[in-house]
Amino acid sequence: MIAELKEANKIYETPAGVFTALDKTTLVINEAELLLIIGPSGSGKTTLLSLIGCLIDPTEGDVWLQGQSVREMSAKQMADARLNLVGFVFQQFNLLAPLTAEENVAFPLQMQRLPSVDIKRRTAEALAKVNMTDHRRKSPKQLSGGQQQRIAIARALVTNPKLVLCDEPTASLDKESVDIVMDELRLLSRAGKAVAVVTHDPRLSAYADRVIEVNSGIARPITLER
Ligand SMILES: Nc1ncnc2c1ncn2[C@@H]1O[C@H](COP(=O)(O)OP(=O)(O)OP(=O)(O)O)[C@@H](O)[C@H]1O
Repeated sequence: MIAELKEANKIYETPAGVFTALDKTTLVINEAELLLIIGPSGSGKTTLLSLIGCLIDPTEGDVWLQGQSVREMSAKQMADARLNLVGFVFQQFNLLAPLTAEENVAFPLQMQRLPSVDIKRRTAEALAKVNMTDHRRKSPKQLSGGQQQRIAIARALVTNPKLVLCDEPTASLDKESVDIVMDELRLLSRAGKAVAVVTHDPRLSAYADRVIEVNSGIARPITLER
């Protein structure tokens, strides 16, 4: 187990009143598993993913990451956990436009202040893993959506995170790129990573080891029909 939600919820106080974005949820995230989080718009999927990735704090309950309660972590420890333990992939790729594909992948390692020889080697390995070595000198706008997402995946895995969290990683992609990106994510889980993917698209269940459905802030496991 890499992460665990223990009765964790998220409640927002808005001008319109108190709003439960995610009801109390208990959930284990395992290594070598691709977990799909599905559900309608506004149901609480991103909130669930953000709790797992320490992007937000639970209102009640707790989140454990690598055997440590986030409630006991300082802000610095949380930031370190996000940088070293978790890789994020987003719908809009979030690549930095002025940088090449290669520089985008290297960026998290520069944040970690690794020696440049290690940065070079690990960047090359990550690019090779997603089959993007030939495109490394291009800028994001010279790449297709699917290629940009593969660069975003390389950037997420270059730090060798144990947990890869993806928010609608295929929503901006055509069918062919969806298959390529989901195959990459499945390979990552086969290689031992815990991969959690938020999606609107129930067809992606074909790639999942486990599926959680979130409806009106209530998360529950659903049985896969195979
Ligand atoms: N900071 C916030 N303050 C108030 N309400 C919020 C906040 N963040 C999210 N919400 C609300 O919580 C609910 C769940 O949001 P969330 O982003 O988790 O849904 P989602 O299932 O990921 O939606 P989508 O598929 O459209 O991205 C929504 O109704 C949203 O408006």
